[in-house]
Amino acid sequence: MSVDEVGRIVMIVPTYNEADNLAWIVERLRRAQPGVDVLVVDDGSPDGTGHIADGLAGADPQVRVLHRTTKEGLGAAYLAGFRWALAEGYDVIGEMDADGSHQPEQLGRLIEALAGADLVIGARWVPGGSVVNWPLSRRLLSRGGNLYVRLLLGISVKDATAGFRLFRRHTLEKVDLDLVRSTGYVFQTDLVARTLHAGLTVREVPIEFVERVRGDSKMTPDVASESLKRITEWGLRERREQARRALARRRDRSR
Ligand SMILES: Nc1nc2c(ncn2[C@@H]2O[C@H](COP(=O)(O)OP(=O)(O)O[C@H]3O[C@H](CO)[C@@H](O)[C@H](O)[C@@H]3O)[C@@H](O)[C@H]2O)c(=O)[nH]1
Repeated sequence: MSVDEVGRIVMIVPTYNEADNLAWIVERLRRAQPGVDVLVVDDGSPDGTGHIADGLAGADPQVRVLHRTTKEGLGAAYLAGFRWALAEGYDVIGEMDADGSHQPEQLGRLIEALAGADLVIGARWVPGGSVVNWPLSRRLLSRGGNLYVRLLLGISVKDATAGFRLFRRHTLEKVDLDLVRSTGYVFQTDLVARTLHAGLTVREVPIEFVERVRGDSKMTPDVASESLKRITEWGLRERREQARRALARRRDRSR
């Protein structure tokens, strides 16, 4: 599928202290996919990222900026971006990091994969996918986290924590965004689980993820522990639900 076939696309780029990366990544994205719009969602970065975003938006009408006053996490920033993009009438709403980990030159692969998919994920942990320059500890955290997600939530998606993705508009409309409570990176897994629960199709395409060379990751122990806590809660709730359904079926049969 090409950009012309899928309709209007916007890539949401959340930023917190990405002054050294933002112009570089937005320019790459605009060059790689001239038909795709960009929304930067900045949480009042103290390093002036918001001013840089305003400069980019002033020079290019296809770049827009949403300024938020406080840092409330990746999930909260994306929720604000999704609501803006839905109100603006976009057909496809995407996610991408600002630090160059997600390569705009690979976005075309995700757009092509929208044929027959409601959510496309640029995945690291599928055949053909890769990660460049991550230490072993971060690889283990990501692979272990994804394994935990698959086991607890009973889903087959291999890279549910990945943040390079495209949602079709109807997917975000069907997933009730008002019910989403995840604020940190677990938001990514939350949205995959909700998409599958809604009976929609998730497709993974391999990407090469490159660790940032400028600035710092915003991954903290709090972000990791929110992920662990929420995935465990959802997994246990799902198990209880399955047990309740099995009991109800047994009762029905014995009547
Ligand atoms: N607005 C806003 N942006 C944020 C916040 N926290 C992080 N970001 C932005 O979100 C992007 C990703 O943050 P990083 O801190 O660079 O993430 P990473 O460690 O490389 O993250 C990897 O793991 C995440 C969780 O699985 C993935 O979501 C991400 O795609 C990537 O694979 C960056 O553009 C960063 O500025 C926040 O509270 N507010």
